[in-house]
Amino acid sequence: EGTAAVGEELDYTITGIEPGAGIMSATNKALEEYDSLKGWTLQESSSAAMAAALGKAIDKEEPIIVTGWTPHWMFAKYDLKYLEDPKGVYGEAENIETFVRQGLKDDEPSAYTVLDQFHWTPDDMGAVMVNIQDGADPAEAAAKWVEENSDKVDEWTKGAEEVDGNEVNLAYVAWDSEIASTNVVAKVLESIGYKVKLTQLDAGPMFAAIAEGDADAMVAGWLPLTHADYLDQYGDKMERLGPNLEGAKTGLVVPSYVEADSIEDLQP
Ligand SMILES: C[SH](C)CC(=O)O
Repeated sequence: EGTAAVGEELDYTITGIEPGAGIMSATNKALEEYDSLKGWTLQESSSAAMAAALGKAIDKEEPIIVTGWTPHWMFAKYDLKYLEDPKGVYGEAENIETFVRQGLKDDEPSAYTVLDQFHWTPDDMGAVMVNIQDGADPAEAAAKWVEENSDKVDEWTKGAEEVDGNEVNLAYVAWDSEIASTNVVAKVLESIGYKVKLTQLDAGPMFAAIAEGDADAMVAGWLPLTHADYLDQYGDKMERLGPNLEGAKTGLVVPSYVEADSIEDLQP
């Protein structure tokens, strides 16, 4: 059907994720900036609910528009495309960055060393995510990847002294990408003797927890665009260790059978 029908069939609704996610504020900006999205609404839900809605629509070959990102297992599982974003609301390539609480370097130098050296590729992250999506427990999928990639893990732990049960608290948001990365970092810290606690939070509370020292580290900072507001708000109270993954991306994603190719092809 024509792109006009897409909006009608979707009741002019974009399927989103958790309200605090940066991609949600980017999409609210898109709703304002694109005439083709006049009158459209963004449905708040969760990453898991968005993925379930995507799968259901694809099973019935129905149209759907979701707030999507790369790396994500959905691109391995389904034939999807990003809608072009001529106004650049979603920015260009994003990095996922590591942040630690101030003082961690003195308190836990070994954990700091690992977190500072942690760096992997979208394919590495994708392998863990797909394993989890295929039913593996996140900690198991992480342990398997760590075992199979000791060369990379050795680079991350180089120079980090073993510890004896020291505790580290990693904050994260239940985005599929960060469930994978946080569990891998936890396994690597455990391999040098740390007792690791994982604390699941929404995006804002995750940044706040690091800034206030309630959590030690997170590997979930999407920048330069997606989490720019959180960086403005909390950046001076955290230590920014830089990218742990490059070549990430966010935007509006549709099954390839949806006729629209650009956000501007949609109709109000
Ligand atoms: C993994 S999502 C693109 C991150 C966010 O939108 O805050």
